[in-house]
Amino acid sequence: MTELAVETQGMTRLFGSNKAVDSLDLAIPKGSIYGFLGPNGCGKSTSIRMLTGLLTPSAGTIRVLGEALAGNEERLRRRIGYMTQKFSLYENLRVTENLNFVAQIHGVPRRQARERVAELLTLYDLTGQHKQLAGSMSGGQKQRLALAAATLHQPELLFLDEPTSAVDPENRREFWERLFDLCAQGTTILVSTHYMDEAERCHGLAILERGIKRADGSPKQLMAQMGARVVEVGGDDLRTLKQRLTQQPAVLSAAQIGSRLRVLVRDDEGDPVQWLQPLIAGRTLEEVRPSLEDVFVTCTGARAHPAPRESSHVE
Ligand SMILES: Nc1ncnc2c1ncn2[C@@H]1O[C@H](COP(=O)(O)OP(=O)(O)OP(=O)(O)O)[C@@H](O)[C@H]1O
Repeated sequence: MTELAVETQGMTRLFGSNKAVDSLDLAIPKGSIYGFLGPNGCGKSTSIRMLTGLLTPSAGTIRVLGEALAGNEERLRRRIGYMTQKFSLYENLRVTENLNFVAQIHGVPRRQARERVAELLTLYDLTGQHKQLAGSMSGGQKQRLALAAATLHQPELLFLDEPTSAVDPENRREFWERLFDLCAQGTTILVSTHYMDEAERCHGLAILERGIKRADGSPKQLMAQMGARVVEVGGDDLRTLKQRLTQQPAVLSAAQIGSRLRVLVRDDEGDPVQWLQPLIAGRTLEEVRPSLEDVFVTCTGARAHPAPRESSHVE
């Protein structure tokens, strides 16, 4: 049986009457990179805060690294790393001072700390900056420092809350390579993001919307099971065509990408090319492979979850 690093049943958090996280069931295998994908406010940070033991759930159970989290928060936190959404280190301390401080918090003996800090400076390419004040570093350097700090005590489970929102694509790529290095050494990683390309790199992911899990699986599984097929239409006046197509109940979405219109057609219509042909007035069309963004569109939003009939129309 697969060993789980995180297991929740019915994990829920209310803020007043707002259900920030609504009955979330998770089963995250050890040694994997698992993503929370969703827009701002969908409950990613709140979920991570509950899983790290910093916020008490309103309902549900949480198991982390094989133990119940409730009552064991302090002990489990030593085995967990957490990189928060905002840079949480001291901007007015130098790089090495920040890492030494984190080592002290974790109670790492002085000599061992010196060795570990030197190792991290090399690993995260910060040797040249070791005397620099953290506040004066670039976005990419700050992010590497934050990752070094979050992994200083060699946690078995690492939580990263939107770690790359402040860095450019090249630094993001580089950062993900480092995550896969950590994963190869056995670290389980839970990362929240609103970038599709990041989510696509995860072994598994949950798509969240308003605190609810809309889908869960590997990117490949989610694309195979999304219940729609994707066709790209090329030609003139795609804006008018889009308006016409989105009135069709079988069309889940139509969005322009450059000079093509990407159309998601419910798969119970059979061959989507044949189905669309009479509607596109001589334009060209071609079925293409789905992307994670298509999955996101099909499982979130009003079209994926129509309101009950009696309340969906004002007659
Ligand atoms: N401490 C709090 N008090 C009241 N409401 C909160 C609190 N923390 C979060 N919320 C609400 O809970 C919901 C989920 O917020 P959360 O920060 O978890 O979302 P998120 O997906 O991480 O988004 P973001 O990326 O913007 O942080 C939002 O409606 C938010 O306003």
